[in-house]
Amino acid sequence: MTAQTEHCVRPLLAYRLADLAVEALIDEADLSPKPALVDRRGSGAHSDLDLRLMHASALSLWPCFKDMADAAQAFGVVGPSLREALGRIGREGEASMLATSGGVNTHRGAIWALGLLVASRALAPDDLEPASIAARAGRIALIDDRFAPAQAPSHGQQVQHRYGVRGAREEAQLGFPSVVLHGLPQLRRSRAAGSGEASARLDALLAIMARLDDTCVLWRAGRQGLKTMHQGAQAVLAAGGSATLAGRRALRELDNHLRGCNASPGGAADLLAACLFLDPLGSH
Ligand SMILES: CC(C)(COP(=O)(O)OP(=O)(O)OC[C@H]1O[C@@H](n2cnc3c(N)ncnc32)[C@H](O[C@H]2O[C@H](COP(=O)(O)OP(=O)(O)OP(=O)(O)O)[C@@H](O)[C@H]2O)[C@@H]1O)[C@@H](O)C(=O)NCCC(=O)NCCS
Ligand SMILES: Nc1ncnc2[nH]cnc12
Repeated sequence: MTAQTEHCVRPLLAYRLADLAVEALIDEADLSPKPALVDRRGSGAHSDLDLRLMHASALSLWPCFKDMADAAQAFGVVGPSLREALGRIGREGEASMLATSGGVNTHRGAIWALGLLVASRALAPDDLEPASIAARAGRIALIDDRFAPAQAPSHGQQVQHRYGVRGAREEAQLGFPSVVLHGLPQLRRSRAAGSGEASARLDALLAIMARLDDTCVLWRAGRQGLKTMHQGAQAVLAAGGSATLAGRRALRELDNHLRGCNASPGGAADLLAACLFLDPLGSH
């Protein structure tokens, strides 16, 4: 590539990755019927969120993802300078998300997960292998951000401490096992079995929910809520998945049970968006 073509192609990649990240968030929000989450039917277990707000929040994050891709291309390697730039851009992204949503935490976990994955893809544009993109994102997440401001413990940190579980930080540091080992393989299995695209995506969400220590669920509904989510998601998949009649019945039950205990699997929703971002079929 000549210096001149490189000059033209590099910004295009950042634009494209930001488009893909926002598209993944909008596709996740639109996917229906998701248990206890915001979707086309309504607000799920949330009183302060709706689909319009999820879309507005997703769109507000485009500059954040683009800046993250630009930073990754500018630094060119995994290291503290890139990690600290991503931390700064991520905090600015959170501020614009909160300004758009009127203070509601719509996509904090998604900024983290998709931000790392966008940066990882920008570092190696020819690498389209989800596991290797996720592993490189994990290496970025392992680096300390010296400029992270001291803050009161987050919801995630509080329940991690209380229940001895892993949260969003560790999921990333381990190379997104929920996405690479569970969500994406289920997406492919369901497609191969002839399920429609929406059912395959719902099944991917359920495969994540069946195992994830979702700190949103723990914060809102404790250990019992998490157990309800794990068992209910497994039951839908065991019944044949969301494309079958029995699976749909089990999904409706799970939706009712999670709403009943005010549990929202927001962390699993973010990781579904990460699956859609990494999915080779979606990332044409
Ligand atoms: C490392 C950070 C992700 C911070 O993590 P931490 O756990 O300390 O902070 P939380 O504020 O709790 O946010 C974590 C969010 O991650 C999602 N999540 C939960 N469990 C998991 C999991 N096991 N794996 C992956 N992801 C997970 C989840 O996000 C979704 O839920 C949000 C709503 O949650 P909450 O605020 O609790 O809202 P409610 O339950 O509605 O609260 P109430 O109404 O009841 O009060 C929603 O936003 C979804 O996105 C967790 O919330 C990272 O954010 C960080 O360090 N950032 C600093 C800047 C930085 O370095 N950025 C780098 C950019 S690459
Ligand atoms: N669809 C959704 N509903 C509620 N919280 C979410 N966090 C991320 N996606 C979400």
